[in-house]
Amino acid sequence: MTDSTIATPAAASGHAHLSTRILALASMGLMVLDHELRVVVWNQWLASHAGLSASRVLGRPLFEVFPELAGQRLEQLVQSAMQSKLPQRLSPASQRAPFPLYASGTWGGERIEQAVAVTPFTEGKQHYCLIEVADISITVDKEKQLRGQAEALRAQSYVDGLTGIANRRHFDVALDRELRRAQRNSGQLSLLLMDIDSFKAYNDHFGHQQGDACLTAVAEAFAGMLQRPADLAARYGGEEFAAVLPDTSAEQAAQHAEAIRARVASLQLPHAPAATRPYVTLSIGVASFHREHLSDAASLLAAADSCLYQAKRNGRDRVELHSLTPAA
Ligand SMILES: Nc1nc2c(ncn2[C@@H]2O[C@H](COP(=O)(O)OP(=O)(O)OP(=O)(O)O)[C@@H](O)[C@H]2O)c(=O)[nH]1
Repeated sequence: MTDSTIATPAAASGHAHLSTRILALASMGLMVLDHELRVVVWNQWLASHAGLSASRVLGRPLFEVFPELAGQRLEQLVQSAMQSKLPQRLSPASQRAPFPLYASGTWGGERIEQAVAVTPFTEGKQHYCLIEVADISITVDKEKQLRGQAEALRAQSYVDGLTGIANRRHFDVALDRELRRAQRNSGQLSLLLMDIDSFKAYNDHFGHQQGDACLTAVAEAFAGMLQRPADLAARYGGEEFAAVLPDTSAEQAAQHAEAIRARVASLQLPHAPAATRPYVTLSIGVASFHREHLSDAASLLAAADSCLYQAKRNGRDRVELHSLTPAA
């Protein structure tokens, strides 16, 4: 404890020594300004975190001690507290580190993040203002860490654990978002649903583990075919994949689908003897947004699914495009 940390009006009670001791022990910054904004109390915590002893600060106007604060939000708050006689707070969101305060012994490093409370009060006939400065660096760091973790979790919850492409949840969100956009704008949006042919036979022949490796290779090849940033390649479930293609007409989508089909076939991943082709292939159903007939996710998915089924029935390793004119 140092007596120089405090310059109080004459002690009013027999416990004045306690106040002095408390000021010296407090693990936060405590200062008092008089009505001319001169520093009349400057506690030990402030001395050690600002690198300014009480003897260099007491009796001087705060905004002369810290010229960088003049005209800033803190000065406005102090003035407003003194005038309105109402407490004020400087939110860390508006200014994270107003005072040049540093962890003890690290001046010149990064400033301590601060929460500042300004409380006006009257003692006798004199007006004063208490300024409390709390070090919230740890809380801010924890918040940053938690935000980072939340971000990572959110990202993970949108990624398929096996293949690394978007998962079904991500697909649902993207399809909804793009459907709303299509409703508002160009009205062009296509959907591809694709399924690895005879995949049960693949698993039965090569085993589930190699089945997983096959799914990953197909997902990588398929996702690599989508070039536009707004396109989304997703694992729809099991051995099914899906693509959301914004601003893409039915014809363009059919071309994309054909290119994807050809790309996967070109990998020449050996298939099981019981499969219809010697290599792993995809069947693909294509459906496109139509303002009157296919305007919501359920109908678009049902249309793409029925095309996929059609592709399977027509021999697999092919693309079928949804047509709005029913066959005669
Ligand atoms: N290895 C592996 N297999 C999966 C996974 N998800 C689904 N499958 C398998 O994929 C196979 C899908 O089989 P079916 O739905 O009968 O279809 P298919 O054999 O591909 O036949 P078609 O679709 O008619 O060409 C099943 O054997 C599932 O067990 C997975 O994550 N890993």
